[in-house]
Amino acid sequence: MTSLQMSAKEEMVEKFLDAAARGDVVLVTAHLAQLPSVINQTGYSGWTALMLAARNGHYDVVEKLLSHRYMQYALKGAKPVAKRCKNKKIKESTTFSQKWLKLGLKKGETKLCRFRYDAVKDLFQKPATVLIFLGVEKRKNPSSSSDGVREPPAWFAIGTDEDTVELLKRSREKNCCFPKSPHRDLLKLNEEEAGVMAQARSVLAWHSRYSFCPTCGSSTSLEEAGYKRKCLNSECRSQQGVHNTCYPRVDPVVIMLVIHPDGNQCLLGRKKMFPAGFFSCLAGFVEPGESLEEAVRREVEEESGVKVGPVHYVSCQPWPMPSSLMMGCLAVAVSTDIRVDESEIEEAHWFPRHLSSLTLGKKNFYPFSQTTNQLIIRHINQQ
Ligand SMILES: NC(=O)C1=CN([C@@H]2O[C@H](COP(=O)(O)OP(=O)(O)OC[C@H]3O[C@@H](n4cnc5c(N)ncnc54)[C@H](OP(=O)(O)O)[C@@H]3O)[C@@H](O)[C@H]2O)C=CC1
Ligand SMILES: [Mg+2]
Ligand SMILES: [Mg+2]
Ligand SMILES: [Mg+2]
Ligand SMILES: [Zn+2]
Repeated sequence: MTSLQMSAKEEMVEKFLDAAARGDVVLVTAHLAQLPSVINQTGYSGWTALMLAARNGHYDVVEKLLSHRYMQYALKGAKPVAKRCKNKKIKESTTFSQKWLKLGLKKGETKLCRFRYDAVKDLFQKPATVLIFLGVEKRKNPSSSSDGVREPPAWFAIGTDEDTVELLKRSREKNCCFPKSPHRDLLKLNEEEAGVMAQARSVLAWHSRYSFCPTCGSSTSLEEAGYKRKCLNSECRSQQGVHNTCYPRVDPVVIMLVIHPDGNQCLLGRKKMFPAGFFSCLAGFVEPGESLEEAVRREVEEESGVKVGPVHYVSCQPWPMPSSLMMGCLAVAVSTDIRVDESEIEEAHWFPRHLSSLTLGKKNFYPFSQTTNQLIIRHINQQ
């Protein structure tokens, strides 16, 4: 635990950053009055309060920070956004945070690679190619497009066995790549792009795993813009209603922050495959016939030996690894002894509240998923 101990100054910076990330403008103002220089501190994650508030769409905190005399524009690209914010040209906080992240991307960071139809149309002739319709981009003002296209573009995902290095040469975008590690790279994308990738990855993974009918083993064909496969055996039971096994899979998963009966600690664990020092909420697949609450209680007891009483659902998130829907819950423990199942979890500990707050800022703990963050924030706020 020594590595987690902080100086008083570090603790204050983390509390200030946490307030900015949660949109607590009153606390942000109080911290600034006490120590104005805290405004430009980055904390463990390397993010400033302005970046965190912008990322989470807290417009009032952003305004507060920008109007402060100690504000320094440290990030390349920060100034133009700041100016537009002051002019109130960007009113919606979500748009603001997305724009911020785009401008704030450092060279070499992950960006979705977009191809125009002309660059990839030859792939459609190849039998191994899978084409998925993802949707039409929402544009409030289509004529404002900078790429000369007036209609909002429609986006498709293509599954292909082409060489990725060769494919990248076809894109006009600079500094883009195909994600090597979906977990890490997904987190580097902004919310909008992560959503596009989640949808594409999940449906493409389903096509690559379900080439044949699970009911009779016959070949299947792709239908409904990529969201259905049809068994080619006309006698097959899968052709009818709920027997149809030819739709993409979504696996329900519970992810839970278990609170100690004293209310001031939470249970976090780590799998062997996690990077060193990395702890997260416990999680597990919901099994047939179970409610969310039952799944939470079973998975927590299986993995940590801790027994759980009340369970409250908080929020959910598609998790395209390859097709989970993670449902985040807060749960209250009714026992505290930890006995980890080493086949699933390497280590699990009770973490005091201030260390849970640190998990949001410290590099090794930095958001594994939005749901994990939301659960930890909820816990920290429930004093
Ligand atoms: N902080 C976060 O955001 C976290 C997210 N997660 C995500 O939550 C999901 C589930 O967590 P995880 O701990 O792996 O789950 P579990 O605790 O249920 O255990 C995983 C094991 O269950 C088996 N399994 C695989 N697929 C399924 C399925 N569809 N239904 C039931 N059992 C299955 C596998 O065993 P076998 O190999 O023997 O077949 C797998 O190793 C994963 O997608 C994971 O990425 C997990 C932890 C933290
Ligand atoms: Mg488990
Ligand atoms: Mg698990
Ligand atoms: Mg399980
Ligand atoms: Zn069939």
